[in-house]
Amino acid sequence: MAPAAPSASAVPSAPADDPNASPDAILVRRTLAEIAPVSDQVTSYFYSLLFVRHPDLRGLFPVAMDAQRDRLLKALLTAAEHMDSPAVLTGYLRQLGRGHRKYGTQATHYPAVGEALLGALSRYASSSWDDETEGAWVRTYTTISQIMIDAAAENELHAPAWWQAEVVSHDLRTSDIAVVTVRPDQPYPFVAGQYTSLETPWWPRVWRHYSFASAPRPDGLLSFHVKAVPAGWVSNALVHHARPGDVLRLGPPAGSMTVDHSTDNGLLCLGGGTGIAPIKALVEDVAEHGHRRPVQVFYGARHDEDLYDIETMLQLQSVHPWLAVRPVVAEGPSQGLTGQLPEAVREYGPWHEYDAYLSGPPGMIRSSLDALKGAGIPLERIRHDSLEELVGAIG
Ligand SMILES: NC(=O)C1=CN([C@@H]2O[C@H](COP(=O)(O)OP(=O)(O)OC[C@H]3O[C@@H](n4cnc5c(N)ncnc54)[C@H](O)[C@@H]3O)[C@@H](O)[C@H]2O)C=CC1
Repeated sequence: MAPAAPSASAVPSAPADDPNASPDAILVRRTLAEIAPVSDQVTSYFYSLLFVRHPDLRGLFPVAMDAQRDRLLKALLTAAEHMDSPAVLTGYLRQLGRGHRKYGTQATHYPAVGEALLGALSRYASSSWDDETEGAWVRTYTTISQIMIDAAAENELHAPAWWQAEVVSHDLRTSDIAVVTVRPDQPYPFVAGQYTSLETPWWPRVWRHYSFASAPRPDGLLSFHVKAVPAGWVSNALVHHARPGDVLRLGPPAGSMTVDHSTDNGLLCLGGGTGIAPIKALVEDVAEHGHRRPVQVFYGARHDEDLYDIETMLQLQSVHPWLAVRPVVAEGPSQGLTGQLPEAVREYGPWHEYDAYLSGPPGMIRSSLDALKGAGIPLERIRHDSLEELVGAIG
């Protein structure tokens, strides 16, 4: 199985006393250790410097930045921490560079960001900051920004910075979950199991991640399952305001929770809540590939009535003999199993000839990872979107 494209949270923290660390990495990590206890102040100061010195860049960020204000800085710091592992980081940075095209980011903006980064670090890591450390950060940031700039330039040759997509149907399945289907203005290539970033006209420059709820379709339409979460600007707009005719913007596809077609292993899929969306896409993907493998889906919800897509999943089961779908309900009377997803999965199996695909709330992913490792599925055969991406999806 190909390694998952790393995200900031998928990359483990670099060990502080790594004997193989390069001289630059040692200095960079020393700065990071010093700013860790004051990361909020560093973040505020970084953006203040950026916007005061370059007011023209303010327009690239959302008006209210609370929800996502430290994503850029966090991504840069994570990348810097791991610059000694370029093989792991290049994929992450290339995706970051491509993804920044939708914000209107230009190659010429990177020096301004670098300047603000060094300004914030030198102020808050003042006891360890010296010329050598500054040199290490300049080299590190130059490498990071060049990978992002190159990836964006390459991507520009064959893909738009974003897609306009018109809502063609809006199906309110429960009081707070809608299935929204859109028609992009140009072909949108993606692979089942991936996700996109989505912006609504009501909250300009506020982007949220949603998985494609179907494998690529001949008519080119894309569907998303959206749950309105408390104080979630984008999700509430999509569930309660969006109507056919509204036009959204989509960023490029991302994510590596895709079916590995080079193996015959079965697929064990755990979908919790709206996390069932990419699982449905994976099932359709297996159906479209001639060689059928056993696919076992455990579909979790808090209550029976929250299983908003169970009809679709059972319909797929009725036409595909290789597919088993089991609803698992945490509380109350149930048409299926009762309890949490990891417990339900433990009661079935054996699973050592299966690859696992996990999609749902971060707590579910964490507990399922433990259960599946315990059931004999090695970590490299368990795929899930990074927990950071999931957190970025909320709202
Ligand atoms: N909409 C989409 O395209 C996608 C959404 N997601 C994520 O899926 C989540 C869906 O949220 P909701 O529908 O509100 O789900 P939910 O909170 O109603 O929970 C769904 C299932 O997960 C279980 N669960 C929750 N916390 C758990 C824990 N700590 N341990 C074990 N099981 C746990 C619940 O019992 C239930 O079976 C969100 O976090 C979203 O970001 C993930 C991928 C795609």
